[in-house]
Amino acid sequence: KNTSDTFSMDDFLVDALKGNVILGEPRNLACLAKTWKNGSSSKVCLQEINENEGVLLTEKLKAVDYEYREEVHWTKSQGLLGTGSFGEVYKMEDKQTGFQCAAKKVQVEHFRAEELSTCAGVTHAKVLPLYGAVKEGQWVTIFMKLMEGGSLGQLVKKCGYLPEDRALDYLSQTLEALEYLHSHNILHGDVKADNVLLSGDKSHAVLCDFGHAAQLHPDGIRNYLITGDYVPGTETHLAPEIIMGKHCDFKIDIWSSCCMMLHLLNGYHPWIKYYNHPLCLKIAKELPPLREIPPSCHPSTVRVIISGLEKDPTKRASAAELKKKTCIALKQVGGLKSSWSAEYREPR
Ligand SMILES: CN1C=C[C@@](O)(C#Cc2ccnc(-n3nc(C(N)=O)c4cc(F)ccc43)c2)C1=O
Repeated sequence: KNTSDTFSMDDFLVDALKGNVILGEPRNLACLAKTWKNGSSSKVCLQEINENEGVLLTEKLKAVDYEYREEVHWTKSQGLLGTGSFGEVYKMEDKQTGFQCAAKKVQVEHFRAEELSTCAGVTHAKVLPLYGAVKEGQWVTIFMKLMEGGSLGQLVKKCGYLPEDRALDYLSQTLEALEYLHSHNILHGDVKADNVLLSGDKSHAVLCDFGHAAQLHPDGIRNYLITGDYVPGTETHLAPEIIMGKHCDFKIDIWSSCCMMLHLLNGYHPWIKYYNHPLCLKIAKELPPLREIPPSCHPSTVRVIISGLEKDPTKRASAAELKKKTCIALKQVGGLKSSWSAEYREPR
């Protein structure tokens, strides 16, 4: 089990955690989560079906006698909120405390420990807070803060497309999250409107869904994402270097953020209006989709998108640089002025 002859503290701790749900620290959860994927042997023995273990990170979710089971200690009777990468997201309620939050259910065989190890212990105003995770039989349930405003993807669908100032403001908040994650060597891997969640009044945005995240080596040498169990993000938002199987780094999130910007401004994803599937061949071969920038955009908004859609990742702006340009563009267009009462805008 443990290659080195000395037991690391983590191994010892994981042994203590197996079969129990406790109130603990992010580190405890990250260690335990690593045993969930490879622990799932193809045949499911009786013991595994009933197994219940995990770590809750807030006292608002209360395990009882080291257990936290669906319908027994918590219930998802509050309905489906959306579907994330490999999972459905529900509104849930703790039966003992009445506390409500969101819960994403993922089948063990689709679970990646990185979804928890990358965001556990991350505390930032623009990143969705993690409240814990439990494994119950063949399911992993991940608890997180409830965002009453739903996702940016749902908002664009409802509005058609967003006014330029709103789109710039959401891009700026997304880049703030990426600046933080990248400075902690975390690559998000699936930046898109569906993975940006909103506060009730739609003024605050947080980045979510670490199902495609990766902890990159700071030296950047060994970062080839087309290896092992890496699952690429959304095709229309994939950076050319991923498709070409080249060295990948944080810049892939920047490319995706500007694909999201085009989606917010137009009401549809880039590439799909002009190309058929498989899109990835076009993304690798064609020029960046700059012709999809609405002609009505302010020149400084155009400059933001051009800087983020550079095909050469070394020339592409970093999260900090692009955030600065985005804030300048937002000032140039007169700041955040559009109201929400605006009527539906037919996608361009
Ligand atoms: C911290 N953490 C833990 C799990 C995580 O990887 C995720 C996720 C995810 C994916 C897709 N969608 C939602 N999603 N969440 C909510 C919510 N919290 O209210 C939500 C609400 C919707 F209306 C639609 C989708 C939603 C959440 C992650 O980031």
